[in-house]
Amino acid sequence: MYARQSGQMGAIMKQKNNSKTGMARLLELAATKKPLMLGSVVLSSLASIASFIPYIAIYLMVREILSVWPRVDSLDAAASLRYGGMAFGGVVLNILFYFGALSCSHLAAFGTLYELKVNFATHLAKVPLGFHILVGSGKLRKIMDENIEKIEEFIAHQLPDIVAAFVAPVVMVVILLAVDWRFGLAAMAGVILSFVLQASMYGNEGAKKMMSQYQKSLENMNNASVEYIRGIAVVKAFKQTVYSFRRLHDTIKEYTSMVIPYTLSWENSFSGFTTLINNIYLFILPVGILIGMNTSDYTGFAATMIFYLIFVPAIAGILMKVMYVNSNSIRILNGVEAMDALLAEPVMSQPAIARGVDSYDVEFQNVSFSYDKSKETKALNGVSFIARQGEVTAIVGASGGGKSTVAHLIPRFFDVTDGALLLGGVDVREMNTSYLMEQVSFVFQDVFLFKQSIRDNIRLGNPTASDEQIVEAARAAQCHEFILKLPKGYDTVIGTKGVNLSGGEKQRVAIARAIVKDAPVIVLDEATAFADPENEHLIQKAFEKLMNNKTVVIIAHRLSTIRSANKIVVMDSGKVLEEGTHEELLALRGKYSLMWQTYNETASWTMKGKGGTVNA
Ligand SMILES: Nc1ncnc2c1ncn2[C@@H]1O[C@H](COP(=O)(O)OP(=O)(O)OP(=O)(O)O)[C@@H](O)[C@H]1O
Repeated sequence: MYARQSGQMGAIMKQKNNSKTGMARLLELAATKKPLMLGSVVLSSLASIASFIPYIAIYLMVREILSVWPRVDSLDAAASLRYGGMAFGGVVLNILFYFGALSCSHLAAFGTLYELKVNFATHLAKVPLGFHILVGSGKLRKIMDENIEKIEEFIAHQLPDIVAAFVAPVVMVVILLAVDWRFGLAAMAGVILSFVLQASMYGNEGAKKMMSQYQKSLENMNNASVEYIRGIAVVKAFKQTVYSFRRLHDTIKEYTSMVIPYTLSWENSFSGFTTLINNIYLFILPVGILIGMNTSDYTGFAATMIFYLIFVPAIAGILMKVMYVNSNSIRILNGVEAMDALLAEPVMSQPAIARGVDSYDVEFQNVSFSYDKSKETKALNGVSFIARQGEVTAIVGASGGGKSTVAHLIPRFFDVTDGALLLGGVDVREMNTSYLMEQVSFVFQDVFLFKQSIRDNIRLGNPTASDEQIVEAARAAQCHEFILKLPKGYDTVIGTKGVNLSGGEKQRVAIARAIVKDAPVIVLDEATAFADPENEHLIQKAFEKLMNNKTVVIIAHRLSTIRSANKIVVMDSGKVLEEGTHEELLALRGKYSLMWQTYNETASWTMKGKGGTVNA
């Protein structure tokens, strides 16, 4: 079972690398569930054929009536019943076959959807973690939910309709020509003309390009309105209504300037197409007049004429279906392209022979890194320093200096562009990702807590941790007290259905999670930024326990918290400017000493008010 599934997944993965586009790609995705799809195709074809049976039955019935006209009472009751039964049977068969076709296609669609989602999630787990930071969960969710859902829609609904869209015209042509080839040819002229119009609507590259531009401008407008509504509080607070409305306004304008020519571009061909397919009987009327004037068999002529007058309007429904299949496929293909682009995202390389370590110094060796490889700008430029095991190494520096980037490189969220990052003397690229993750605990600026109980959120750090260990870690992270005050203590669920925690509380839960993990390397990015001075002191104490014989890298803004660090690395514009202990750096009288001076001035800053002074 697993082998089959992974084989199919492999097939999907291989397919994405082919530059196949369009319908071929969609059919490839559907082909992963071949037997079901085949069942759907056969049943849909049968449904399509069955849909014509009532027309034949009506034709035969009309002929029967006309043959005895005007003595209707001598009508053959058994034949009438037979034709009625035939029409009814056709309808029932059509429903049954179509139901069967949809059932097969839905089963195939759900199976494919499942595999695609698993495949997508597996792939996302293999891309560098930094990719998630850069792309954002919102976009990934959109692709995972909306675009993959579109594929489900295609396989479940469109595919049976596509089959019907191909089979129905063929059967239609056969019937049109079989009953009376002269009427048939006249009706065909109308059908062919409408096909030519449709091909000119959807076939040309200009229309396809315009359609995808239209989709893009619609997406831009939707994104801008979501952003506008989300940021409305900030916008109002800063009285930026006009300014921020401009972006939304611009996207609406762009959409309007797109949608009008887009709509107009369809105007002639679409109205021509619908007028044509709804009036195909106009093609058969002149032929009918000509045949009628020259025939002696009026009964046969009347029956045939009536049949075509009933049958030909049904062509409109069939051709409309073909058209919607075309337009929906273009919409769905945009979703497939977005999904394929993500599946083409390179995965993180894994070593052929994975190495482990038994010491935990973190060493940056002439590391350079760019977020955007196509641009010259480097977030880190030739960074070298060692964070020793058993020591606290603090990274400080100006905003945008590269501190967070250093923090993200240690657990290999991104790979270095140049140079090397070593853990215990081994390049992190020579370790399995899961092994590296076991060696590093991190608490970053954006703390993410799952909508689960606090206990489960802490246990995420170490699934085997006992309840006692969790409480111990929470005590050390100074969150035990506030957790006990929550409605269900450690079992309180976080999020919309439970309680909402403050930024500082969330961060302390994340620290408890890091404590319970007990990894040899700890990376803390602004870990105490949300804490008040009293808690900051307590958290510092908790860290002292946590840091015992570990390699600790702290990214800090508040110099007071890292004064006692064993080493302070000062960064600016992606480079290391200075490094040393607090005292050594002060003696250097360089950047750090200036920062320290500014920090002290700020700390002793007083605000003179009317009623006296307030110490900051
Ligand atoms: N996701 C990103 N995409 C592109 N460039 C980025 C990204 N994140 C950071 N940068 C750039 O990399 C450089 C270093 O940023 P980084 O966040 O590492 O600095 P920092 O010292 O942590 O700043 P701060 O103290 O303000 O958080 C900056 O020039 C920044 O603009």
